[in-house]
Amino acid sequence: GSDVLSSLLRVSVTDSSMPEPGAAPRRSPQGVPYSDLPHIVNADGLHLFCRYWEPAGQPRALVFIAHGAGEHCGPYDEMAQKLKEFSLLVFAHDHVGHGQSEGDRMNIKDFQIYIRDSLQHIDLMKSRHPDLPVFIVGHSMGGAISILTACERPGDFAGVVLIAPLVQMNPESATPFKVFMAKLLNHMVPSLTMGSIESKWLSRDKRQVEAYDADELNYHGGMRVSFGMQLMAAVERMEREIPSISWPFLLLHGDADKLCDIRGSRMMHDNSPSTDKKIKIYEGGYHALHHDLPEVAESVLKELTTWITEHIPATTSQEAQ
Ligand SMILES: O=C1CC[C@@H](CCC(=O)N2CCC(COc3ccc(F)cc3Cl)CC2)N1
Repeated sequence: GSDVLSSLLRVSVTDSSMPEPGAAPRRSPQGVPYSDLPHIVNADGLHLFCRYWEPAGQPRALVFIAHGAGEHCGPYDEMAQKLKEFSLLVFAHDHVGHGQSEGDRMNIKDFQIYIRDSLQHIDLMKSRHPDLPVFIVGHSMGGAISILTACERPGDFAGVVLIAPLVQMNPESATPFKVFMAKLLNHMVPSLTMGSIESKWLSRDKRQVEAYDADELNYHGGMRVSFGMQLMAAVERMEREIPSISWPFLLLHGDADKLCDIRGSRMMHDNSPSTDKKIKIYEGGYHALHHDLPEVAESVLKELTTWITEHIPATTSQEAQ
């Protein structure tokens, strides 16, 4: 009858790529329509805010930056500008639940979502620049994302730079009793919040600590038990993966880091079979080394730009010349 025909017509008329006429545009947590922001849509339909730093000339390599828990990719602008000067094409996004991306604030159903989304963005950029080598730079939880992303594609990355990566739990905060309690609480009240990240341990440069505290794109609330459980699961996964890590990596860690224990970086450096690995310890360095005292931040930028540019394979055309 006519109702079947009209319903068919309705189906054929609505085009999935155009938003339904009545539908409101998807907006960032700050209220900005995603149509006005660079973004990708992840496999769960969540919009992730993206940043791109494109060099003027032909890029020599792609660099993906993975930020840490409770922050976003904005604070990596200075690092990305430096990499851009070396003709590197830098890209990043705010992980689910962070900054200008959608998702429950600093929470995740499964740590794998961060890795899946990173691979989606990396694959998108590789499709645009198929011949370029790819590097990842990760800080803290972003270091764990970087490690597990590289483990999923062991041959795909020319190198991974890890700035104070989360590799192992901090022994003070992860005593067997606390881990037991966290697991117990996770079953009963997973949304219960534990302590929040103490910003004073981020950097010895108080201007950087003040900037972190003042940045409304950072999450300053308490850490949910469920989020802590996902971090623990990621730590356990890395422990299993480290004996098979063979890709090139550079580790930078401060030995006064109270948020991610330096023992994790030492363990990764000592136990991975990779033949191309380097660790540089910053005496007295706090957690966010790239935002620590000016001379440390400067050294970190120099170390990582030098290591990355030295790890760009010579292209066959160069060898032919
Ligand atoms: O510049 C900047 C701004 C933000 C900061 C990055 C912070 C970051 O990513 N961290 C530090 C805290 C760390 C806590 O870890 C846990 C907590 C509970 C738990 F149950 C299991 C774990 Cl493993 C996770 C990694 N750097």
